[in-house]
Amino acid sequence: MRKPIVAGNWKMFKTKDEAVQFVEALKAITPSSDKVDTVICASPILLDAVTETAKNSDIHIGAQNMHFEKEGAFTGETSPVLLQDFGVKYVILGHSERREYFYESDEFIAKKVQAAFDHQLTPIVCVGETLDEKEAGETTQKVEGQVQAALKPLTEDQVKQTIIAYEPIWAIGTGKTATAADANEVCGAIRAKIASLYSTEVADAIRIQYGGSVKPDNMEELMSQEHIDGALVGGASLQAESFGKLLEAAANA
Ligand SMILES: O=C[C@H](O)COP(=O)(O)O
Repeated sequence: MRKPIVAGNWKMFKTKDEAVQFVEALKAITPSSDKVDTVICASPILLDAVTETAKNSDIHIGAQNMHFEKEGAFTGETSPVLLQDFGVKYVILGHSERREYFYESDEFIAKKVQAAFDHQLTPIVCVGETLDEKEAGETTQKVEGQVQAALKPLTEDQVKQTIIAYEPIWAIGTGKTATAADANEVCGAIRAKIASLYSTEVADAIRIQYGGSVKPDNMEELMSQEHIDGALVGGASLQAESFGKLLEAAANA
């Protein structure tokens, strides 16, 4: 039985005061970490405030990106060393917005995935197809390729600990959700690919989230699917109340 994991990706939203108020409010309604892993992924400049506010709670803090180098002349970047130093536990890597707007390649993302493990950070690796790729019947091929490339540097034990987030790009922030059955089919294909690359044991252990217009009214159905182990949430993670409902649905799944 895989424990669900629900991560909020705040993207480039929230001031420091708003972030602290959110975490204070969420602390009061976060389900026990026995039932669900709760993660908030904030902008790097908010990480100090949110890790401090989330101390002694069941909320884990994540970053939305990082560089793979420990330090160096990389203006504007955030190192894994710094994330670790701030008490960050998770890092989203390869989000489609990073792949599209910042030209991140599969190879570049794989280096970050390895660097995450080198610094005791759990990577949440995003994969997903565009609408054109979906319509051309290329979804499985696309996500399997992204998964294989991202996991390539890892040991089997590290693969087991990795979180994969399947996020069809056409469903992100659009209000269009993949049907629960379609999302489950793609997550199942990802799991089958991992079984073929590693073993059934690894495939059974790895947690796969769905992301793309997840809301309190579709969460229960998504969580009832065999291969969906949680969600990566954008818009509905911005209010503690709606995010709390998603956590509750995951905890009761
Ligand atoms: O990382 C989260 C995803 O991009 C989903 O965003 P959304 O829930 O606003 O569609």
